[in-house]
Amino acid sequence: MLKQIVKELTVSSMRKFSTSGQKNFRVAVCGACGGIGQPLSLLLKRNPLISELRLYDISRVPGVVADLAHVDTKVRVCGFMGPDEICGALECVDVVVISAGAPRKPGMSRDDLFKINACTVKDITKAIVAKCPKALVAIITNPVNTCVPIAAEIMKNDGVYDPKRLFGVCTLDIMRARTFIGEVNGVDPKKVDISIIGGHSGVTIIPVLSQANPAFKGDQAAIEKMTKRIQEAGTEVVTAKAGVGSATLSMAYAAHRFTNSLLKGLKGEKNVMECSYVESSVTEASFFSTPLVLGKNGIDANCGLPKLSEYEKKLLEKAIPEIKKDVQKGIEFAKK
Ligand SMILES: NC(=O)c1ccc[n+]([C@@H]2O[C@H](COP(=O)([O-])OP(=O)(O)OC[C@H]3O[C@@H](n4cnc5c(N)ncnc54)[C@H](O)[C@@H]3O)[C@@H](O)[C@H]2O)c1
Ligand SMILES: O=C(O)C[C@H](O)C(=O)O
Repeated sequence: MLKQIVKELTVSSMRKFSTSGQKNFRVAVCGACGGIGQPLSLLLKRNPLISELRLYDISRVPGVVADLAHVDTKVRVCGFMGPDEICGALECVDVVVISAGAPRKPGMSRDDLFKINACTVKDITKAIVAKCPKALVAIITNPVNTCVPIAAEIMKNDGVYDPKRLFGVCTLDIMRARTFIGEVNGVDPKKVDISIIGGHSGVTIIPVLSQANPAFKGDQAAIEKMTKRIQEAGTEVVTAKAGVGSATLSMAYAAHRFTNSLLKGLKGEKNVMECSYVESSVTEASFFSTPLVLGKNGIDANCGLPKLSEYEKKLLEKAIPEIKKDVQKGIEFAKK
């Protein structure tokens, strides 16, 4: 019955908004009815680069689709619920955003989510391999440091892996850094330019404060305090939410920014840059986040490591063994 409703909404909305002739993109959100998925889907529904938005989840899809379909934009909204429908959700899409999976509770590390979320990422990646092997894939699900290598390994096993097309989303770390630096420096966060390198958990998050523009105002003690705040910002939200999840609204906003950058790259816009956790030969860790130039095939260029201060070099030394461990865990899981 629910599946019937989803299909009917899909077909009726397809009839309503024909976008033939328009060179816009199909985007799928996996985990679309969750805390991140819903606000992210709302933002994507308003994105003029998108022609069709496919919402996939294991529950609540009809309600979310019915709700979102009433937003007066041309983006078609189609719903798909449960494993039987995942292939329909992913058929011929240009970009897949994965936010499916459990969030942290107070006291948990991101790595504690591995047991629950690794299988989810594995199953979704298998469907991507089957239905949209050329799509750009953006993984939000934690632990990002491990989930991205899992997806890479599964794609490799099936002979469709293109390292230029697989991304771990770390944009929230950048957004937080811009916000916190904006507060300290007394400037509009939008005017703050900062790179964050490494990964997306604790000490693997390395804000390159030495190269922030405008320059970060503060002595070494302030730099260390700010670094720690950025590294622990996710936990700040988990603690404040007191057991009912982690960052959702700010993450949806960040994921929309990242998806929009992928779409701008696909569209051929020049100088589109984002930091993202991708396969990398920049350091000893085989996955690593650095600033990237995005283009029609995903990554156009990896800009490598920014200039680092002595303090940041020490942070890097600490982060690399952690990332290598996280990557190895993903590879071993995918091989099982
Ligand atoms: N990368 C980041 O910066 C970042 C930031 C915040 C949260 N996260 C992570 O994003 C994930 C989602 O967080 P949330 O707050 O939206 O969680 P949530 O529990 O609110 O939503 C998750 C959604 O995934 C769905 N889901 C579960 N298994 C699925 C499957 N096999 N196929 C399809 N859908 C499935 C659930 O039904 C639910 O709707 C978590 O792992 C969280 O840790 C990452
Ligand atoms: O902290 C979390 O568990 C969610 C996310 O990774 C975040 O940085 O907010």
